[in-house]
Amino acid sequence: MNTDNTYIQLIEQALAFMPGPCRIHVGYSGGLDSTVLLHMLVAWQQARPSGRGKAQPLRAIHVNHQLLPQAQSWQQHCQQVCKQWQVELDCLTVTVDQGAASLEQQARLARYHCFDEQVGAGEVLMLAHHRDDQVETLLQRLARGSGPLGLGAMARVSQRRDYRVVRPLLELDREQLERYANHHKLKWIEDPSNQDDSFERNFLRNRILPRWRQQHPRLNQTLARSARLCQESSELLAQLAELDLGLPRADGGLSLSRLEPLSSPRRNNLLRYWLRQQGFQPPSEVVLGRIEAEVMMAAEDAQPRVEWGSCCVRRFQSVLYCMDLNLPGGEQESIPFSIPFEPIRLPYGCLSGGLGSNGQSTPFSREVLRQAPLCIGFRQGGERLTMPGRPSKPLKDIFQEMGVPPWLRGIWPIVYSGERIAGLPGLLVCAGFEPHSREDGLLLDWVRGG
Ligand SMILES: Nc1ncnc2c1ncn2[C@@H]1O[C@H](COP(=O)(O)OP(=O)(O)OP(=O)(O)O)[C@@H](O)[C@H]1O
Repeated sequence: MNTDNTYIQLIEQALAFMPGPCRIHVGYSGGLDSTVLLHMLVAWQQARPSGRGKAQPLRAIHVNHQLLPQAQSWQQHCQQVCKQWQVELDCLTVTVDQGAASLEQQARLARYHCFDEQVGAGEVLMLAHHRDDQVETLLQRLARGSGPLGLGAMARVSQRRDYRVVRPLLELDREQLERYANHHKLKWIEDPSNQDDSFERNFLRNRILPRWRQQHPRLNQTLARSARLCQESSELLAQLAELDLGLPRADGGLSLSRLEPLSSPRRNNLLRYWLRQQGFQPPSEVVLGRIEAEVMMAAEDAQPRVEWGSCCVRRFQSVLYCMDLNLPGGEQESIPFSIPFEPIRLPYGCLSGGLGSNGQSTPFSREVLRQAPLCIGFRQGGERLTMPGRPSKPLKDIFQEMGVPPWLRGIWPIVYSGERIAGLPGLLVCAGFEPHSREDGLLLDWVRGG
């Protein structure tokens, strides 16, 4: 398969961040953009017989949303193309909630859910977004009043969960992709919903942008530059927030002492950053104002809370906490079961083994933990713990002494090794479970936004 060297370089550049070979998955809808991307990747692999690409084969993923009668024939088209190009293909069928407000958004969620399940840790997912997509995203976000983070639109390389999303075509216009496809006589499917101007993106693409480009031929380049500048600004804002946040607290809280000395914009920046770090949707300006007026300024003994969507910010003493009310423990404030140890998502983070999210946690002994089945339980009442070199104490008193907010006490995971309590992740390790050496240490810790 022959292709221009410029396109091979485009793929090389997009993967320059990778230290070595890694499996590459491609989101392949069968449309023009992803057909071009897949074709370029196959050509790139062939041009680099001993390079990164060859070491790990390509794998295309086609998500069948079952939304249109043509869905099955699109899937067959993808199967034929991949057979011809000798690319491994997996077709995954999803059921999109058709009663939902935005079908487009539901289809996207279902698609990303598939990708999350299919792409392994440290691997790469390639998507075929191009410069026209970037411009449309920027304009849609502008219309929603987004700040620099949203206006940064899509990055060429971004992190999603434990894998990277790479968009090698982001610097190319749709017109260039069409020329490429025609030159190589590629076949692709046309989605009739792209003509439906009731979708905002199609309205911009079909009605607004073509006319605007007549007046402003470099519109794509200039708007894409604005997106890149916004990406830079939001990167700087994140760095500033990281400095302002300091060492993260084990319980995910944000001390008022970190917020109070800051100017109002800097305080808002820190609040947004802190919430994003924990996987929460950014609050609107109005909600931020309410957090400041109702939660931060409340009296010491008040129990203020501000909610938006399923998120809730509360305060205990002089620390702010954020929770997801939809997750177990988010509303009922206790979890009445014990579960085998595995990563679990709780309202204020995801408990995970071996990954330290902050430097304050105390490690457990791997060797001792291996001696009995590990399990996570939640407070039922009456538990006692023995910390190294101290007499045993009721768990209730320990929570109080350590300043754990009352609503977190019923949902703070307790690590059980058989019948014995080994410790409280992020807070303490019990006597007999301390590691003998650095290598023996295992962090059971909170991963924010996991
Ligand atoms: N049905 C599909 N199966 C596999 N990959 C897909 C599918 N639809 C889209 N993709 C991948 O996602 C990329 C973006 O597609 P599209 O522009 O339709 O997405 P979108 O709905 O705007 O959502 P987002 O931009 O958030 O991905 C495509 O270029 C392709 O790589």
